[in-house]
Amino acid sequence: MDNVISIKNINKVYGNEIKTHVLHDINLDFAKGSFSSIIGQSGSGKSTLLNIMGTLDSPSSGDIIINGKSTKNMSKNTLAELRNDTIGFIFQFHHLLPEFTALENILMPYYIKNHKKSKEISERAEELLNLVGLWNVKNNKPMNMSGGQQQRTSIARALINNPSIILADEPTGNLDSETTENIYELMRSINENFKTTFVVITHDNRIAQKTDRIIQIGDGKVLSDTLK
Ligand SMILES: Nc1ncnc2c1ncn2[C@@H]1O[C@H](COP(=O)(O)OP(=O)(O)OP(=O)(O)O)[C@@H](O)[C@H]1O
Repeated sequence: MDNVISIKNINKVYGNEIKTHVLHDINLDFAKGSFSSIIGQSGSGKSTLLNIMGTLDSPSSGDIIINGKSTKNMSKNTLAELRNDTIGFIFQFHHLLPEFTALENILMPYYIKNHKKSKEISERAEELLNLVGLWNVKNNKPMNMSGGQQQRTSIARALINNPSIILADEPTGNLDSETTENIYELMRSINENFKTTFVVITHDNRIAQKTDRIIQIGDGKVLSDTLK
């Protein structure tokens, strides 16, 4: 099966004088269209791993292969381009830009790449707004949206460049249980309809249990890797 991301022997050490060895020899492959969760205690290294997988942070040793390409010796610009074309990110606190509307926030990753609007992208943004159920709040700024609506905006934003991978760090971390369920269902339908590969960090065991694969991290190591 094709892997969209392979993590090869990753180690991460923070600090110069006082060294903290946060990730130890991690090897993981993520198949196209899979939906995996990463669980583990606070401080176990989950976010560090996700950031390295998404090339937002660099490993101390090892390699990340994205769609068959080694990222080890890529220049910053090439890496940024690959990331923008291939990976969508969803975070717990959205990182939406407060002075822009839902529609403008969704279009932001596209503008970063293309510097201008086009008819196609406006149509795609409108399709995405419908997909995530935000049509009626498309002109609202984040402060005038509910937590669930803000998270739907960040999911649509993650999809605008049609990524093959979505990496999500606690996407339902600050939402009530009903909204958590809705957001999970939305991510799952995107996964099923577009074959987008999802890797989601969660503290919510009910969400983890619904995913295809549960990877448990402890002290920077893979403790278990369960495929259902
Ligand atoms: N920039 C950094 N410099 C030094 N140490 C760091 C840095 N970032 C993270 N760490 C340390 O690395 C370890 C793993 O952190 P990480 O955020 O990856 O854990 P986590 O499992 O995502 O935790 P949480 O569930 O609380 O978000 C922690 O001990 C943390 O203190």
